[in-house]
Amino acid sequence: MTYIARTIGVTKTYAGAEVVSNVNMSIKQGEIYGFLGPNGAGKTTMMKMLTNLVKPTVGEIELFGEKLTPTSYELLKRMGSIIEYPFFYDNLSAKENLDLHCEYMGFHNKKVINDMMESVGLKDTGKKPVRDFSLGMKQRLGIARALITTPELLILDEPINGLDPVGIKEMRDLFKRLSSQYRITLLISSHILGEIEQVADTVGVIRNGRLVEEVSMDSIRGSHSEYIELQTLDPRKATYVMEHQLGLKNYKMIDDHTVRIYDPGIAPSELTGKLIGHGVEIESIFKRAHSLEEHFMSLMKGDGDVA
Ligand SMILES: Nc1ncnc2c1ncn2[C@@H]1O[C@H](COP(=O)(O)OP(=O)(O)OP(=O)(O)O)[C@@H](O)[C@H]1O
Repeated sequence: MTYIARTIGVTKTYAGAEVVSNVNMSIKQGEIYGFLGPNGAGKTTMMKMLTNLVKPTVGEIELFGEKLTPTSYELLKRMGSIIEYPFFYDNLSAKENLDLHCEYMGFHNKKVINDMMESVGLKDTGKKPVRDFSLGMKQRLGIARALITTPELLILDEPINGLDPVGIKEMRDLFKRLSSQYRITLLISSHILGEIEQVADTVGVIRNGRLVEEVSMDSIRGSHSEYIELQTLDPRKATYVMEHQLGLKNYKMIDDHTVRIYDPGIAPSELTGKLIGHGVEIESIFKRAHSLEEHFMSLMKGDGDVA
């Protein structure tokens, strides 16, 4: 597995208080990594450590397979980031802002500016000053600026914050395009599951400074499918019938009255028929989906199964 960025036991302490605790994050080359957590969980602090703006108190960071040190300028050149709100010259156009940035960075391939404006959908903004841009346009201009040096890894802190639904959709499409067309690895933070869920290949959930889960969206979709929830006064008899009459093995006793059946091939009506036929009294039976939302919300709030 090729990791573009890894953190190894990273902890950050401010005035004796741990705001990030022993975080092991692994970001794979080419993926969109969604970094999910409530406000104050430690997302920005982690991103600042990954970009060398803040030094970990304990632990190590690896970028592109090499250890990050205070003088890793070559490694930092291979990444782009927007961590704090991007500053622009409000009276100048998008292109003029990008021109200035190139000069400031000593980057002379200005041809790339038009390409980048096109890739973020700002090609037709002409002389319009940035002052008259929507928040979404400013965010996309920030991304264009971060892309000018053609980074391999792009780190964006809450890029969707404050955008309207159209802006959110444009941003989501942009992330997908950057990933598929330009093969850029993206690390995107958010406190809103819906934003992350739709774009991320891997999700890392942080709460109170701890990474409580890091999982691929594919695997989590597979493991959080539908189940049947059965309530009965006689769960022992019910599970006996389930096992011996229907061959069901993938079930779980939730409490004295409740059984959850995860076997995919059984319909509630079939199960009901068999149970009643064998004298099992059913209080209720229904099909449920343990949604991704329930799963992640319980992790973020801290009432889930924490790793
Ligand atoms: N320079 C600092 N000095 C002291 N405490 C800090 C500093 N920077 C961050 N913190 C604290 O660290 C904790 C994590 O903050 P951080 O900004 O990383 O969280 P976050 O997940 O990005 O949340 P948000 O989305 O609200 O920015 C917070 O309690 C914050 O007050």
